[in-house]
Amino acid sequence: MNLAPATVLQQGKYKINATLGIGGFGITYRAIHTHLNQTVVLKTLNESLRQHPESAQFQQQFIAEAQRRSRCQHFNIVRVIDFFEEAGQSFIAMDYIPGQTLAQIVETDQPLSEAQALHYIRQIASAVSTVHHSGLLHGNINPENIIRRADSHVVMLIDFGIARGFTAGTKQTHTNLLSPGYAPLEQYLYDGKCTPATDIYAIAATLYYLLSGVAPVAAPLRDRIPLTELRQFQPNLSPRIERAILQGLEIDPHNRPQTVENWLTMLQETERVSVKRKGKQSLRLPAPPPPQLTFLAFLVTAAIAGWMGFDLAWHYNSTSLSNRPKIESFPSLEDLLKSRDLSGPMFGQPSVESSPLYPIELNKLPKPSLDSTNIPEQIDDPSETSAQPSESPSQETPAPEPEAEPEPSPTPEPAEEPSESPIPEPQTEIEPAPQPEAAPVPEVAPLPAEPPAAPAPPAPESASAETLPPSESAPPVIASPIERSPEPAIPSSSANNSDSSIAPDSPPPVADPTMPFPEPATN
Ligand SMILES: Nc1ncnc2c1ncn2[C@@H]1O[C@H](COP(=O)(O)OP(=O)(O)OP(=O)(O)O)[C@@H](O)[C@H]1O
Repeated sequence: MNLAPATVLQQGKYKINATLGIGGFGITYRAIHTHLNQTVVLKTLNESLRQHPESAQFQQQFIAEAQRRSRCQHFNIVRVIDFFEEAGQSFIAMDYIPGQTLAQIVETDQPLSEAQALHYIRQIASAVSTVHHSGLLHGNINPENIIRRADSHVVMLIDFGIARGFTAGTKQTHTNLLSPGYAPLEQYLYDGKCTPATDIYAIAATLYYLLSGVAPVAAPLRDRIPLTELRQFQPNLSPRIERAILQGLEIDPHNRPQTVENWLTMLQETERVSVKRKGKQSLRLPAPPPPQLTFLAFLVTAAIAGWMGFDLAWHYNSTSLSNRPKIESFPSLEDLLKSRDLSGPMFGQPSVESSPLYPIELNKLPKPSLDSTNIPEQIDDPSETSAQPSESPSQETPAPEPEAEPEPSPTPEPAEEPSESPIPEPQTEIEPAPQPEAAPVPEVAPLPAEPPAAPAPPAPESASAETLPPSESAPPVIASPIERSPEPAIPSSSANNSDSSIAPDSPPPVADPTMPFPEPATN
């Protein structure tokens, strides 16, 4: 008999909210964990199994299932948080997962894209792998037993109704619990031996459904009714994905991949190929600029560098000539230079802006001496320092070797605060500049440019927000082919588990939390 809403269990610890479903194995309730004020799911054997002559055996299986399920901890497997017996019934309490089943999503939104379907199926495959590594078979994987969490792209395997051990090769006995289209032939046979390949069939069938919107033909009928080609639903489907699905859907279990890892590898190979293809395409995209453009860029850069040097020279001369009457007309640089004593270095302290002048104007001049006794007049001329107190001292302090310059400067030394100054120290850029003869224009032009970036580390073969990280016991995970980057990110694992905080944390996430898909509808 069904428990009515508001029924309390465990002395008020749980309060039934609603019946979520009655299946061939159990009844599922939504309830409130009153102590924690958390929504949970309670599952118990259904009435028919409780009245069954072998009900004691079913009860034992149910308890064993609860114990096994609690061993299967995985980010994409719903957590079992409690087990109790009341009024002769056994109950499993688990996290409530708000969201929609994949069946509901496909029914309302049509088949999924290849990338999206793969993203979901990889999470499930990883979860099933953990089930297998725990010595269990799931036995009932299908789109109705997978819930996509609301507001995320995380999918959860919820139903373990007929999960069982497979160590000795489980024999299927309850064909009424099967999901047509997702159950392989061995599950229909009374003495059919179930192995991990049984679940692989169901995973491949689920992927087939996600991509097509229809379940594969039920296994017992496939000798008469062929599978509809997936390309009819997805014309651009990767051939290898199709191959992986068909291989997983082989009628003879020996012809399927024997482990989830093997099947995942087939998908991964597909992704590697598609990543390589995309990589080749993207390599073609940034074609080198045409020679005219390069020349134009050189001209512009040279003009900017020349202007900067000219501007600096103008500043320099206007400071040193501050006693002269105001210049009416714009003097040429040549005039300015002629009017100055050029025996000393042109600039007190080399800077990015000063260097372009060397090859232009100083080629004919004696090489500037680095001797500190040859310091030009600016520093000795009090009128200059007082006349332009706000000028940057870096241009007025004659320090041929700035690294060794102990003179205090009102401007913080860049070297002392490297983290605050994204611009590299000019000294390192300028050091070769005091050799004017060896500084042809083309070498000076790049100075205004940004410092050379550190060499980027080699990109991983399947770099992406889409990479499926490994779980503790999960198989090698695979990279995602999804590359639509500007999409919303999936919440982190901790955030995803925030709706249930009763049991300890689940293992680390295996799903990439930065999946770029359109935001799913909130339930
Ligand atoms: N942890 C959960 N969080 C949210 N909804 C759930 C959860 N578990 C099951 N449901 C929902 O409850 C309903 C019944 O699900 P469930 O798969 O447990 O039972 P069933 O398939 O009806 O029966 P059986 O277990 O015998 O196959 C479904 O709509 C399912 O989406």
